[in-house]
Amino acid sequence: MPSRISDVFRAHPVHLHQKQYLDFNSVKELPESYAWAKFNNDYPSSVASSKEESVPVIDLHHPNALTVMGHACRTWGVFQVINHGVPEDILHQSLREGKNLFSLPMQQKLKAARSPGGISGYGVARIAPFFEKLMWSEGFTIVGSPLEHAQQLWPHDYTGFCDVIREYKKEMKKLAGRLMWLVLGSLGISKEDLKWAGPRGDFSGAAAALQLNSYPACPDPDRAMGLGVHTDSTLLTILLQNNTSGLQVLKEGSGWINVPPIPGALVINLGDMLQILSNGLYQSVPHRAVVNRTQQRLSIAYLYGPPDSVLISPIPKLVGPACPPIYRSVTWTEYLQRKAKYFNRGLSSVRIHATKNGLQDVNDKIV
Ligand SMILES: C=C1C[C@]23C[C@@]1(O)CC[C@H]2[C@@]12CCC[C@@](C)(C(=O)O1)[C@H]2[C@@H]3C(=O)O
Ligand SMILES: O=C(O)CCC(=O)C(=O)O
Ligand SMILES: [Fe+2]
Repeated sequence: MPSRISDVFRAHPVHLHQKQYLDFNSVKELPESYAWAKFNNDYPSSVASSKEESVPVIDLHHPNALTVMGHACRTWGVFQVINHGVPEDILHQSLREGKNLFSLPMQQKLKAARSPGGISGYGVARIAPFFEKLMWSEGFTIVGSPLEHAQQLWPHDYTGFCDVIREYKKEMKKLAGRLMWLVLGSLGISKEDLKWAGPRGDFSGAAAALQLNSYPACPDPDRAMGLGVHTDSTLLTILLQNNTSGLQVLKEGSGWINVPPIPGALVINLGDMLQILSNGLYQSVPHRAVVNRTQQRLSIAYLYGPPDSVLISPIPKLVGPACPPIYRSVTWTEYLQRKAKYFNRGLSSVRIHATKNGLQDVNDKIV
């Protein structure tokens, strides 16, 4: 069993064919291998009008932030935050660096290609092998220092990228710790209940990955898919999107809901590890990214998880005779390995009690 997230995929290498690295800009017609006939049989394909329902936007300075967040976590599993304290210029600079990276010639990007059993580098999403068709996107994953890959991409000019990424990660780590206490606080959990958050309660040992995503303009967007439906394996994910729509979340009873970009705002997704920690009270949110005909979309996901060695299980305060723990303990590295093997059945694979009503786990519905 690996002990660090950088090693989790050694046992599940993804061997991608050269053909899967498409130079999107040179394509005038959607290749059949990218044509998703229908996105998913099990899910409603229609997208709810934004007038009907929209993802909550939470002002972190508002005195009611904790209450509103509790409601958003219970009913949505996703929300946007404003007044979050991350300087806007860092958000802009990070998106600019992402844009520069994806604008490089394909030959150059492939110099920093993710190795089959590796975690960092340029490539298609890790979840690609679970879908029949290819996704209209490219990604760059950073775990630890980006230095080695940045040097491959820009041999004489890599420091700018590294500096911006370092600063961005620092800001995200600070914000993620703050958000964790708000989310946990809304469940009545305090610092004494979570020893692994460290003596200062600042989650100093937390692990994280940064995922830069690019969704190029697409000649046939209605038949293509940017990133297939999935939940994140994280505690929470902080997502920055440029000014182009594309992120959609699945809300029970409503269907797909667009998450429109709001200048300066960040999208927060609850992930599978939080579902385990909260004993299912808060559920990870299925989401996907769609594409459009005219504009490139960029997003940066900060995927935030517990320290590598910590066993995560339902918080004792949230379980009792009436609500026994429904998940066994698991480290993030083990969970990421399970996700690499079982994908959307990752959560059920660590479930220890049948659901009370015999229904499937929400994640089982995504096939
Ligand atoms: C820590 C991680 C979460 C992630 C797999 C990874 O090792 C690094 C990339 C992450 C990402 C980003 C895009 C969507 C996703 C499902 C994927 O394929 O790679 C997530 C993974 C995840 O949350 O399981
Ligand atoms: O680009 C997006 O909006 C979604 C990205 C995402 O889901 C991810 O990186 O995990
Ligand atoms: Fe995601």
